Amino acid sequence: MQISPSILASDFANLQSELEAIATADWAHVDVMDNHFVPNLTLGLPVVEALLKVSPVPLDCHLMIDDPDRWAPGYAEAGAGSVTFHVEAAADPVATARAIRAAGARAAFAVKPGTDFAPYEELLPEVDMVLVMTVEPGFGGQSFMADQMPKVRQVREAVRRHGGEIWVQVDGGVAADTIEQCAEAGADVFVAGSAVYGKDSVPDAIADLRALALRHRH
Ligand SMILES: O=C(CO)[C@@H](O)[C@H](O)COP(=O)(O)O
Ligand SMILES: [Co+2]
Repeated sequence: MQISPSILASDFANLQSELEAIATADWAHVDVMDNHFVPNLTLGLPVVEALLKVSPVPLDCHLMIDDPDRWAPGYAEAGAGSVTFHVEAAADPVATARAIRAAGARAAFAVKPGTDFAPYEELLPEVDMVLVMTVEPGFGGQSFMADQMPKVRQVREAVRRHGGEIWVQVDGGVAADTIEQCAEAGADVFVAGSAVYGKDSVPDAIADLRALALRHRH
């Protein structure tokens, strides 16, 4: 059960101290948006390279960008611990996942709320994690979509059948009142932006979320 706070909800003018604040988390989730795949623009490789120099935890890069086949391997080469691309944007997801792994990072693919998982089950041998979006990608602070829980269950079952250690991540609206249903459905990596950085004590928020998830260890 791992917690990956999204720095999208942090103070972008103080990213170094915002990363230091989540030293007790497992990952720092970095939302890369290109204003094409999603209608929002955040940061790209140069900023990720700067974050890598100061982050106390490995970076979990979530690429909400067009043409991840071209750009995703660069994040792995830079030193990100995990690189997630969207299947909706990838022309050759197998080659992209292999390039990420060849560069030494964990590879993952993400599915938007309206995207079925079944056509992508065959990608499981190529990845280390599947991200089930629980909001429409593009913005932090949105409402959790409980209707994605059947998909989380479906991914967990497929991962079980497949074998090996493939993590199931949820991202979007994950908070104290929603994390337990995610964990119960089979998620084991939890992205949380506002539910971590929006709290008075960031370390307490991380510990509280972890404790809630651990009630449903599978
Ligand atoms: O990828 C995204 C949004 O597209 C997420 O990583 C959000 O940044 C999560 O923020 P909260 O919903 O937890 O506030
Ligand atoms: Co994200």
